[in-house]
Amino acid sequence: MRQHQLSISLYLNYFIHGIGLIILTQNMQALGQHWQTPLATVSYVISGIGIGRLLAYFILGNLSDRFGRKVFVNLGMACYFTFFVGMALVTNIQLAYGLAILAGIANSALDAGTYTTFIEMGGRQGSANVLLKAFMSAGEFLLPLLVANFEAQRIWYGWSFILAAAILVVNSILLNRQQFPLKNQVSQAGTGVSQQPLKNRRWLATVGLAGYGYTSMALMILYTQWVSLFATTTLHFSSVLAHWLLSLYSIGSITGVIVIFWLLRRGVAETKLLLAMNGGSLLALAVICYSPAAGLSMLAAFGFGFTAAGGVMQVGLNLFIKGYPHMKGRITGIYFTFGSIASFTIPLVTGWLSKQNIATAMRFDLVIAVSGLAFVGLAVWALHVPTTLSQERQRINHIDQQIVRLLNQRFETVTAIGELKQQQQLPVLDQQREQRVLQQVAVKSTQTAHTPYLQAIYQAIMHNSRAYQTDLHTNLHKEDIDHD
Ligand SMILES: O=C(O)C(=O)C[C@]1(C(=O)O)C=C[C@@H](O)C=C1
Repeated sequence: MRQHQLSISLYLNYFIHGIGLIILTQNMQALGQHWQTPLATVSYVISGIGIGRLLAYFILGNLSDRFGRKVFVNLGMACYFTFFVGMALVTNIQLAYGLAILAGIANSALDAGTYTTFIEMGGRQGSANVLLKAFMSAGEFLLPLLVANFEAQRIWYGWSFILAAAILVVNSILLNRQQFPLKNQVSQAGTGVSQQPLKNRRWLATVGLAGYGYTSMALMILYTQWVSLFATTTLHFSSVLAHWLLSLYSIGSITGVIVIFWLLRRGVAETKLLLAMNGGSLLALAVICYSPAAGLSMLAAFGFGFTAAGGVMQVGLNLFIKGYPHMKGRITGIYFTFGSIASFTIPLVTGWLSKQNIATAMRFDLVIAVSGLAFVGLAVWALHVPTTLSQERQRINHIDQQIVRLLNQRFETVTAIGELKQQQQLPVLDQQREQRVLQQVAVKSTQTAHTPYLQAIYQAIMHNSRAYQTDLHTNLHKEDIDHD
């Protein structure tokens, strides 16, 4: 129940983040008038958001591993609050640029605190990260309606900013009543044994997933930037049809989020999803880039939104984080830094390509789709651990060897404690201590799904410790009697 409430607050933040992503572009004209500057200057201010992200992602990701997730979710909310209130009021361009950078920092801080928290909630909560995308889309969908409404009724544009800030204040109160899951620690034994075969190919998986951080973002940005123009100039579609290519992409994206969320909940492997979705988006994109038939293009636009913008980027991040459970924040930072580099470079590269013609710019997305598929393929291959029965049993043998050695050590300590208890005439059973041991097991467990089983094992261990201490006691007692 508690986790449920925390999830709702985290989602609500991403609804506001969706608003934050487009609030400047949606109010460009009003801001230009207010600042008495041309639109180009407003656009320059907007670029500050990207700079903020590039500056902050890596640093904040690392820090969140150190100081915990809650701090960074709060930092993200505080930065966004300042951005919204500040932007509604400032008239100075330099200040506005500073506030835009702050919005980029807010984005990075929220991501560093939230994606990691959902993974740390354990179970299938990784799928929750995909839902974040739906909340962003909801914000992006509702804000334009709100802005249009304010405009029609001649209401001050700043109210949309103030409204977002007000929701943040309420959400901050709700969120800070909740407890965050503990930052996961990975035990030495855990990493040493279970990921041995993975280690050698690990860096290849890392290259693949970091590369995918770039291509997954680039794929979407390029499409949304060029598709309408490409459809009218190259395919000679009407402008209404051209806009449908974008709208169907959005509808496909939202449908994709729901379907991917459901598939992950049902336990479908992230690796399979990534391969299927990226294969699908390459196919859909090829149809859009080369088919002259409008009906087919519309279908493909939906399919492209579904496969490329339905939360696969988040699935890639989940997989990446799971490979490095002890540095979730850092990995989130790296992944999104690559995404930010894509947002920054794709408009530049495609702008340059469009000088040749628009089709070249648009079809460059095929190169990105192929690279994305290659990156995903590389990561999936590198993460794949061959699983034959005998190999897996060998791993178990190896793990058991270490467990038995550690259990011997534990029993030696239990013996010492048993002797001390006897000297101090204390009972063998210490229920409070056992509760604490079980709590520790839950804290140390890196996978919530395993926790109740690990606790059951510990109950059995402690049951046997007691039996051992009791036997020890009776034996010593017998020895004493024999001695007399
Ligand atoms: O800590 C103790 O008092 C112990 O004897 C050890 C131990 C254990 O195995 O962890 C065993 C029995 C007690 O009931 C509690 C804990």
